[in-house]
Amino acid sequence: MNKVSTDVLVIGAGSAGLSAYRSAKEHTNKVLLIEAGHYGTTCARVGCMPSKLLIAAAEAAHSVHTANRFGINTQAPIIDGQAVMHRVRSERDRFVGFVIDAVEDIDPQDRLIGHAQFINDHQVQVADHTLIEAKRVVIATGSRPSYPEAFNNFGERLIVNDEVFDWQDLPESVAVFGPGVIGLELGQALHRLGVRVKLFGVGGAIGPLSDPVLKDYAATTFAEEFFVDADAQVTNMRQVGDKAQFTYTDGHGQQHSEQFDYVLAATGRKPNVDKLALTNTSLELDERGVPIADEYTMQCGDSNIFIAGDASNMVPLLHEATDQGTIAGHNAGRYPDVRNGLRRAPIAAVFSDPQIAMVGESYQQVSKRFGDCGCYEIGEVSFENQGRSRVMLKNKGMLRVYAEQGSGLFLGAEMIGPAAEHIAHLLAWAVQNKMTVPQMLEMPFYHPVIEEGVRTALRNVNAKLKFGPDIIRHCIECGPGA
Ligand SMILES: Cc1cc2nc3c(=O)[nH]c(=O)nc-3n(C[C@H](O)[C@H](O)[C@H](O)COP(=O)(O)OP(=O)(O)OC[C@H]3O[C@@H](n4cnc5c(N)ncnc54)[C@H](O)[C@@H]3O)c2cc1C
Ligand SMILES: NC(=O)c1ccc[n+]([C@@H]2O[C@H](COP(=O)([O-])OP(=O)(O)OC[C@H]3O[C@@H](n4cnc5c(N)ncnc54)[C@H](O)[C@@H]3O)[C@@H](O)[C@H]2O)c1
Repeated sequence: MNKVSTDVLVIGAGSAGLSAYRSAKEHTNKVLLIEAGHYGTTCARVGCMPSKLLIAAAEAAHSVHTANRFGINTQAPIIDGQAVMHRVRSERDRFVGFVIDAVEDIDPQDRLIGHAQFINDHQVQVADHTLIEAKRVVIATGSRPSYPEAFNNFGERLIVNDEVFDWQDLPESVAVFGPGVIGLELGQALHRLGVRVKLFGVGGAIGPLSDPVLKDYAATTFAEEFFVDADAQVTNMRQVGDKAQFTYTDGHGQQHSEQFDYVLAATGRKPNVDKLALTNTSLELDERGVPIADEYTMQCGDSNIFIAGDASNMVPLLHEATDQGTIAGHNAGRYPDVRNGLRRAPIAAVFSDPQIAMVGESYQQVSKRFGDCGCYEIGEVSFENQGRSRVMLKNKGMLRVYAEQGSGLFLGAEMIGPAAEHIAHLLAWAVQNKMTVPQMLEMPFYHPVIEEGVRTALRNVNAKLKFGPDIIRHCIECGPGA
């Protein structure tokens, strides 16, 4: 067993771990980065990037399909599954290549391959070859898909997102379980690429939405395009030959037994903290076994151990992973001088069509915080008749904005609709700048743009806050169809 000592040990060379490594290096030269699996990060290898590549191909096919709505007649697109998957894999590999180049720029003396486990707060063993004495540790071990035990009945026909991006060709059929973020994005993309897709959920949840009005709108909208049952009863799960088979009950109470090439489990992810032997440390763990940490410092209790990224089970998104990694790395580097890091306004986007966005406080958080006191108001806009959205035949969706009575403070928003990824940024910047609704209405709005819909929702909530008149129907100064 080799023995090594370091000031800062970073476990996991994903997005959070790489940020932590770079940040810690600003304070000490003795930083060691351990990776158990492949370099390249979840985001580039099997997450953000390959999923968006698949979605881009699906959008191209969909626009050919729907071109006739503009009077442009096309043949149904011929989807070459092998070519689609070839582009997904080769562009994915290009992105992974950039990350690997960055890792290779790291001094080889600072890198080690192997699975890390704690011996105690200051000692970590890597595989069976190295014992590390570390003054401070950053846990940045990411997360992995999690699904109910019963799914194993599908045998080799059960897959998770990782497998999809290594396909050589598109399959004929896929049953997707979990209409959360991954299930919606991949399920809809595969449907648009000609795969027979059925999407099943439990409890009626759709994506990350918590606003009941938008949840209903989203469930109806996606179900208009392809089979989505957000609250399905599924039984008899098994593998039959080279197919997955199960029985489900439809909306009319009828039972169907159906076979699919694959079952894609997109039923959530769990933090990779269970194989770190954390019980050998002094850390306090929550009910999922995740160390309890401060979201501003990423410090676990008052220990020498910090946590970042999906492993922290806080907000499993890429920008959060890099922010948390930066905070944890700086604090591990300068420990015991632990400081609060920059936490940005919450923002999340789902790349479905229509897109979904969440900004600031969600409906669930606002309604829980304020209860029935009448201290907040909801403004809304439908994009169904919104000018620019209609011009582009993207007029499907709704935005709901939440604001505080009295102060007029803009609290947050949920949305399903066109350009949600961009509108989310506009609104998140307003949340972070602690803007009030009247201040947001002083900002410029061009014409004709989808953002004019944001102004309508803001005027609606402004009126409910008793700060001004609501938008009038066919308002002329707003421009036609604003
Ligand atoms: C299909 C999909 C699509 C996504 N799309 C988006 C998106 O569009 N936008 C967005 O913001 N987010 C998206 N995400 C989420 C985003 O990818 C993650 O939040 C982010 O990659 C997490 O980074 P991380 O550093 O915490 O984990 P990772 O990048 O997974 O890094 C963790 C590393 O730790 C290593 N490790 C684990 N255990 C050990 C151990 N004991 N010893 C040593 N090393 C270990 C792992 O091998 C891994 O390399 C998506 C995720 C998925 C799955
Ligand atoms: N665009 C993005 O930013 C993006 C894209 C993909 C993933 N991600 C990140 O990855 C995380 C994980 O994504 P995810 O989609 O796996 O999790 P999720 O928590 O978003 O969704 C899981 C869904 O599965 C459902 N579910 C649970 N058990 C089920 C069962 N037995 N049968 C059917 N449905 C079941 C849940 O009700 C939920 O709707 C997300 O929370 C997100 O942070 C982000």
